[in-house]
Formats: sequence, C-alpha cells, structure tokens
Amino acid sequence: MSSDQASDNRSTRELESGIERDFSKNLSYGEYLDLERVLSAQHPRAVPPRHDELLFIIQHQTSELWLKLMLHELRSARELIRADETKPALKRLARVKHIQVTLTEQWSVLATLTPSEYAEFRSFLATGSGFQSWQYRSVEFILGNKNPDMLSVFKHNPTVQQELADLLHERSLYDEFLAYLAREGFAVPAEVLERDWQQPYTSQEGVVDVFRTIYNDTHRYWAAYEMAEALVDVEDNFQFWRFRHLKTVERIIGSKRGTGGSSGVPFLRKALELTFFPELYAVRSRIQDVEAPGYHHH
Ligand code: HEM
Ligand SMILES: N[C@@H](CC(=O)c1ccccc1NC=O)C(=O)O
Repeated sequence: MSSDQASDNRSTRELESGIERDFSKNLSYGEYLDLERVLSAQHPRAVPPRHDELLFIIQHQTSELWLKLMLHELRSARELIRADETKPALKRLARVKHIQVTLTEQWSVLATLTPSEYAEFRSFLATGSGFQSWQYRSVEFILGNKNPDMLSVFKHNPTVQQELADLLHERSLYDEFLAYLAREGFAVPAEVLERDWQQPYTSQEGVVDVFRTIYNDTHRYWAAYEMAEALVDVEDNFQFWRFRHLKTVERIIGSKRGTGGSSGVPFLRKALELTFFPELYAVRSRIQDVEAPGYHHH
C-alpha cells in the first residue's frame, strides 16, 4: 500500500475551522425556518398509535406548503398580466408547473399506504377531508373554477372564509389574460370583460375566434400564443393531479363514501370533466390542417 493511499481517509470529513458553531447570537438554520413549529405540528390521533398515520399527515402538510407557494406564484402571475408584463408572468407560471409536477409525483409516496393500513386510523379523521382545504379551493378559484357554494364549507373559520370570498369576487388568471388580449387589440366580447366575477366562466364563441386568429398566425401573435399554451400546461398538470388523487383514492378506499360526506370516487371523477379555459380547448378543433404537398382530395 502506498503512503498517500494510507493517509487518504475516505470515511470522515474534517470540519473546516471556518465553520460556524455558535448560534447563541447568530441566526441558525432552524431559527430562520421556524423548524420547531413546523416539526412539532404533526399530531397523530389514532389510539393505539398507528405507524402509517405520520405518512398521511406529512403527505397533506407538504401538499399544503406547495399549495401555499403555488397560490403566491399564481397571484403574482395574475398581477403581472394585469400590468402587461407577460414575460415575467411566464416565469411565474413555469415555476407553478414544476410545483404541480412535484405535487403529482408525490402521490406515489401515499400509494404505498394499503387499504388495511389506512383502515387502522381512518375513523380518527372523523369528518375531516381534503374537500375542506381552503388553499386548494383558492387555487381552483384563481384559475377560474368559481363556485359560490363552496364558501359555506368554511363558516367555522371567518378569516379563511373572507379570504376565499375575496378571491371569488376577484378576476381569475384567465379573466386577466382575456382583458390583456382586449388591450392588445383582439376582439374579445364585452360580456367577458365586464361580468359578475363570482360566477363560473362560460365558454364564448367570440373568444374561440380570438384564439383561432392567434393559433393560425403564431409568429405574428407570439406573446399571446406563448401565454395561451402556458395556461394549457397548467390545466393539463392540474388534471394529472386530480387523476392521481382519484386513482390513489380508488386503490385505498374503493367505493366507500368520503369522510367529507360525498359519494367518494364518483364525486372526484366528475372534476375530470371540468375545464378552466374552455376556449383554449375549443380552438384545437378549429385549427386548419396544413395541406400536404402533392396530395389532392378527390
Ligand atoms: C388516503 C388518502 C386519501 C383519500 C382516501 C382521499 C379521499 C378523498 C375523497 C373521498 C374526497 C371527496 C370528498 C369527501 O367526501 O371526502 C376527497 C377530496 C379531496 N381530497 Fe382527498 N383523499 C386522500 C388524500 C388526499 C391528499 C393527500 C390530498 C392533498 C392535499 C387530498 C386533497 C383533496 C382535495 C383537495 C379534495 C377536494 C377535491 C374536489 O373538490 O374536487 N386528498 N379526497
Ligand atoms: N376523504 C378521505 C379522508 C381524507 O383523505 C382526509 C381526511 C382528513 C384530512 C385530509 C384528508 N385528505 C383528503 O381528502 C376519506 O374519505 O377517507
């Protein structure tokens, strides 16, 4: 064995002398992140304790943290579009899309929970359900899936209910995009630009025409086209999340009713029929196929 091989210690990393060790006066990692609070917020309820309940709690808490960031980015994207700053808005949406990918991937961790394991603590959740997630509902509202009926679920929490009511009455991301297109000179129908914002958005033929113009000359209308496709990406990702939720729920509780009082899987399945941006989907069947050279219809 050569001498420099013998002195090559591969099992310990010496701490460098400059490494901070005294946090009695200086800000530490845990203090900055308020980890004592975050890491003491897991309160399993099952008696006797069940091993898998911690997975269930952490899966939800991490989802809620990502939802918090997603809402922050979506609010910012909406304000940027309102200010005609579409490039910075696209940057926000790029981040939103990656958060969605992470949220969707995360279902694979919960899918390790078997029906028997879940059954050991499910009754301790009582009437709790993700249906009561106000951050999830806020994301739905800001994307445009408005439903005034949802507010009643949050009667017990006036602060949250007010915040959700505000979002319900504000313009959605899509409403702001359509207003931007009108400012850019597109013929967006007047009833889309001024309406009762708390009502669900309904598809307008005039808006499909606007998108047909954009999609048939993408070079000319690149900024609008790029934003439109970013919105489709967000909806696509949103549906992937809903689908993984549905399939995970199906393998864990089958056709049992939900703790939130719904029919369970059939109720969740109905959400897969929804669309935030109806005209962006309608336009897809109105785009003219380019003729192949040398091919003639008979
Ligand atoms: C064992 C795991 C899970 C099961 C069995 C389950 C089951 C259900 C069921 C049956 C519903 C319908 C409402 C009801 O009657 O309760 C629901 C709704 C919902 N769940 Fe879950 N869920 C699970 C995990 C999660 C996780 C990890 C999240 C992440 C935050 C989540 C978020 C939601 C949301 C947001 C809704 C409302 C969906 C909508 O309004 O369309 N769920 N869940
Ligand atoms: N709705 C679920 C229960 C559930 O998943 C849940 C319960 C309390 C807190 C969050 C939940 N997650 C999603 O719905 C069920 O019916 O089993």
